[in-house]
Amino acid sequence: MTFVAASADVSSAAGQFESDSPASSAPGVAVRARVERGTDFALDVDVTLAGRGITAIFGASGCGKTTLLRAVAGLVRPQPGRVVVNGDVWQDDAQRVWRPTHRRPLGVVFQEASLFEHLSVQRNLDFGRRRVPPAERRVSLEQAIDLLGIAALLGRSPAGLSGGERQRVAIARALATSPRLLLMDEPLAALDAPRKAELLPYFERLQRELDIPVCYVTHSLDEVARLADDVLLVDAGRAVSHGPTAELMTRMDLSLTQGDAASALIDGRLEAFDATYRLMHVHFAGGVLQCLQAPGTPERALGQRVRLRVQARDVSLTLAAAHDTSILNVLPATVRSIGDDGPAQTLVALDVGGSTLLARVTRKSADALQLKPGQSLFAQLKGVAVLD
Ligand SMILES: Nc1ncnc2c1ncn2[C@@H]1O[C@H](COP(=O)(O)OP(=O)(O)OP(=O)(O)O)[C@@H](O)[C@H]1O
Repeated sequence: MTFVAASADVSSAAGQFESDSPASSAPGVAVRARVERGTDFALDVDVTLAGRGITAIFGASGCGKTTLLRAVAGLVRPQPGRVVVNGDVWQDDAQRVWRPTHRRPLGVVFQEASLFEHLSVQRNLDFGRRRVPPAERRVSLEQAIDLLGIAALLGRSPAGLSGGERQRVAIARALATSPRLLLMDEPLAALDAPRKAELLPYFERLQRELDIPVCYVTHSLDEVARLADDVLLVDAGRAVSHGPTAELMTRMDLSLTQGDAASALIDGRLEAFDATYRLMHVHFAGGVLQCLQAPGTPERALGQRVRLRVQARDVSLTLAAAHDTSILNVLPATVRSIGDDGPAQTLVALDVGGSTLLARVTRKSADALQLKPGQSLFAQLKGVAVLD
């Protein structure tokens, strides 16, 4: 659900008290919020998210992700509630502080880009920016236009833009207000796969070049893997777990390992490039992985950080390392734990030099190999995807 048209929610609360916000020195996005929705649902969280980078807010439909964003934005009023963004207090009942949405320096991007249809792209950008006093402008209009690659669209009317272009304009408009926090509610959900792929690099660039924390609601594990530094898992209105993406994605007790897309993330550095076979040699704590350099992607500098994703279904296990195999990546590993994965399969968590990999193997194979925690074996990686 997107969170447009929220004014009715806050009207009952607005005006009770509004105060200038005191500062608090703690970094991070601290949210303590209880919000009741009808008779059946209550959001009840108390978390401090990272004050930088992208935090994915992930959970099943109806678990309260959008309600959480709305609470942070002040579009609903948590009672009790406390929202502090990198030291800036937006709500604190204990101190009688409540800043209405229009006084919170935040940018919001919805699933459907809600642009002003009667204004050109340029005027859409100007509109948001005018609200920000010059002294508080930290992102220039030129920077926002350049980051989202929309210079050629400025004279156009939103009605003539593609879905991906509209979303880029919406993000640039949000950035042009120099937000201290960006809230994104499934910003790619309305786009088809090629358009999603087109937009992802813009999110990455935005993260690299601007230091604005992002709360990013998504259902997509692919987006979590690709974009998120941290994940907040929400279930039935509660924060179930919160931490670095690579860690949570391999936790067998959490929902991120369920389903076909279960995978592990590995952070490494480009150690060498084999131009003959177009293979990157990526060094990480567990050894060196050889990964194909995708056609059309720019060459990377040696030493550059590379994030890799290895799907559990692409990892097989063997007790002895085979050398006469077409599989390039065979790594020594230790079984950490073995979990159920439906009636016929198991999910095996492996320690590879301190990094965790997941392998999905049939129960029959697990029995044949007599898999057990602590066992040494070899992981064969059939596919390794380079994420950034
Ligand atoms: N205005 C409202 N009045 C009553 N109930 C609401 C209202 N808005 C949301 N809810 C309920 O609150 C719960 C949480 O909704 P929310 O939109 O936050 O979930 P979500 O995790 O974002 O879901 P989705 O992934 O489907 O968008 C749901 O059960 C929803 O039906």
